[in-house]
Amino acid sequence: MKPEFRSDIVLKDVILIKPARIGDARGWFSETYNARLYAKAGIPDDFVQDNESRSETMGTLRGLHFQLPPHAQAKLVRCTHGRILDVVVDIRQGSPTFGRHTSVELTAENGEQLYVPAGFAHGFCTLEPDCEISYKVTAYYAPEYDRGLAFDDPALGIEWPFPSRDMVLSDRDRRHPRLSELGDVFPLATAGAAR
Ligand SMILES: Cc1cn([C@H]2C[C@H](O)[C@@H](COP(=O)(O)OP(=O)(O)O[C@H]3O[C@H](C)C(=O)[C@H](O)[C@H]3O)O2)c(=O)[nH]c1=O
Repeated sequence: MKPEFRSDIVLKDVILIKPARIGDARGWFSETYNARLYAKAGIPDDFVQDNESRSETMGTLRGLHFQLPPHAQAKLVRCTHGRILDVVVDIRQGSPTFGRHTSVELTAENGEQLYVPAGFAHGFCTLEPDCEISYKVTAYYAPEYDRGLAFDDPALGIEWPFPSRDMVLSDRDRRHPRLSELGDVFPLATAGAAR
């Protein structure tokens, strides 16, 4: 059984993946990443680092984050416990969808994954307590290149599931610049080139 890949979810280059689950009397087995199949589906990236995070309170928001070139990261995100609303914003100058976002519910139950190309800000809000995500990235963590975008920037029009005042965020995530203040961080030509 092969994974299903969908790239018709509003933003070009963002891909939703549904890995196959092979069930039997014990439960199920799933290949959660396969370099050959993902490359054929438009995800040729070499992932160099795997991350996991756990958020204990429903309504925790992490993001919207990105690393600047030359340490920009593409990400392959999945929820391994609970349910999250995963959000990506196109911040590539010159992109026809610059400033637009797409939101996808990723759950441990559905096993779906979101491929976030370099040049997108990424974040999520947890939809229940004790959520965990696991994600692959194509560039090593570079804190001096780690940046953020204001999750509640009205220009983005992201409909988060909880009021901002009720959400749990790091102090840093409450202080990111708005899209209009970001500057030319991702000229379209460089977005895919970084590592
Ligand atoms: C991202 C990262 C962080 N850290 C350290 C830095 C801090 O001491 C601690 C927590 O970092 P931070 O608050 O940036 O973690 P998140 O808010 O979950 O950040 C992530 O949230 C959104 C959803 C993303 O898409 C990014 O991958 C990433 O920025 O882990 C590391 O040691 N390595 C890393 O790769």
